[in-house]
Amino acid sequence: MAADVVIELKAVERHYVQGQRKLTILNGVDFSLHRGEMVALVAPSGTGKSTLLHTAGLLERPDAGDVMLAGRACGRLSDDERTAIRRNDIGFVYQFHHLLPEFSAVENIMMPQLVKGLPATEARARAMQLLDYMQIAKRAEHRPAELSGGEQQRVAIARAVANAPLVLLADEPTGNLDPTTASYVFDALSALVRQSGLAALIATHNHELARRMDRRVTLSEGHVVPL
Ligand SMILES: Nc1ncnc2c1ncn2[C@@H]1O[C@H](COP(=O)(O)OP(=O)(O)OP(=O)(O)O)[C@@H](O)[C@H]1O
Repeated sequence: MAADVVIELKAVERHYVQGQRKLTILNGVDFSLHRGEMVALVAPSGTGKSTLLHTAGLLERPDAGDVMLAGRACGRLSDDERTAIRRNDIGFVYQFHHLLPEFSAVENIMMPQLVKGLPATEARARAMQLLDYMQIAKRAEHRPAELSGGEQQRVAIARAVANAPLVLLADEPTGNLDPTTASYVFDALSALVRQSGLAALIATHNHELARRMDRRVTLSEGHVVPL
């Protein structure tokens, strides 16, 4: 395995059973993501983008094959071990921000750090640094309902990287934003990826944003192939 491969899917299969039918969604996916790289996952609805992201992010177990994170095989680890890896090494961003409504922006970004066991002062300092980086430090004390859609997504991105993960997995992170805001949020996201050396796999229907990433892949007959 190349030294800078952060996450590698090896012959990953994922099937769902619906009544009498077996649906094959991932049919032997081989795919690697490298440090500092942003890859767009562009594929029609229902082809398995979320399934791929959930499997890569250890939210779902593959039915066959394995997911290697920094060279470590994760398929046979216990649920607790997988949860610990998810908490420390994997960041998720979804189409809808899923911020905790009763907490402020800065508190939302502190939360994963506190769960990891960091002292509150350290967690707050890191959260403020990230808010500053995302150019929304002035909104630190606002609750999600008091933020615009673009601001909410920037907080969600900051939260996803709060524990300095190895990988960022994003499922339509700009999907509910207007084109100008989407572009602005994407700029902030890509600056963060470049600056931190993260690896990012980003599912998007936005071809303009996909063009701005390092590579584009799609899902075809259960395989990840270049687009
Ligand atoms: N738990 C499940 N049980 C049965 N079928 C499922 C399950 N989860 C997903 N599927 C099916 O697997 C296929 C892939 O779903 P997935 O959500 O990964 O697609 P997607 O490419 O992310 O779609 P979209 O762009 O619409 O979000 C779909 O046909 C879906 O109906």
